[in-house]
Amino acid sequence: MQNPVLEIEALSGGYNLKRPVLHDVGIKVMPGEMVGLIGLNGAGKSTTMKHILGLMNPEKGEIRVDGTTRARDLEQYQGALAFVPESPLLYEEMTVREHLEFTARAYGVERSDYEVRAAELSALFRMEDKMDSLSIHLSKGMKQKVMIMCAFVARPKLYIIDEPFLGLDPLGIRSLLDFMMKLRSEGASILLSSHILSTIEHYCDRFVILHHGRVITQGTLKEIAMAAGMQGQPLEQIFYSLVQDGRS
Ligand SMILES: Nc1ncnc2c1ncn2[C@@H]1O[C@H](COP(=O)(O)OP(=O)(O)OP(=O)(O)O)[C@@H](O)[C@H]1O
Repeated sequence: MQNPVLEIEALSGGYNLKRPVLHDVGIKVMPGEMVGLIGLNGAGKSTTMKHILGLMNPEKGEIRVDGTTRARDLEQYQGALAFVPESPLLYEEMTVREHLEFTARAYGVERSDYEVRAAELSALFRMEDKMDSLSIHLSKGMKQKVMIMCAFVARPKLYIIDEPFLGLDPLGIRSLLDFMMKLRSEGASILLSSHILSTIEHYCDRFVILHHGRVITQGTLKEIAMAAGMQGQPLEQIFYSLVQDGRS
């Protein structure tokens, strides 16, 4: 039996001790698995991700990445994950190539691996002619592509990807989905949040539905549909019904 790459156990936490945002959240992501984290605006998806990244400390519960916690082995924990944020965060005066090189160095990627990956990613995301442009001169979608390329140049065990499709053109979305499938087939794990349920329905192995900071259901599409008594229905329909129920 393989160990989970990400294991969140009974996590409660938030921005204010008196008003936790997350309540007893439990999520596991296995090697080679892509899990969709879905929920309405304010459900707690980004807050969950911030806890995984160590930007926020749990009030209760534990988060293990690659079998360890941040407190036990910070280097192993951080080195095992890469993050793609909802909004691009780039250094305005650095080029695309410099961002990729900087990330590769931070993760200790060999130069030869870096060269191959950078060439593959710049071609895939049609960014070859922008590699030496300063990020301040890029369009919104191109900035998002740089964030995605930086995460993928590192090749960690776990990718945490927060609503990555916003701003990407249809070709960019297709490239991203194809690349995530490739990484998954090579054994990487992905926790992906998105509102584009009709798209992720076909790509994720399992789904976790967060509502008011609680996991109200999780499983494969089939399992979720069965639990909701909605066999054969699309994810969007099931999600709509669950969150309309007022379950929280
Ligand atoms: N910096 C912050 N300070 C205080 N409260 C916050 C902060 N960021 C988010 N919240 C609150 O935490 C709750 C969960 O927000 P979160 O950003 O995790 O939602 P989300 O599921 O990612 O939503 P969206 O789909 O809109 O991205 C919301 O009630 C929100 O108001």
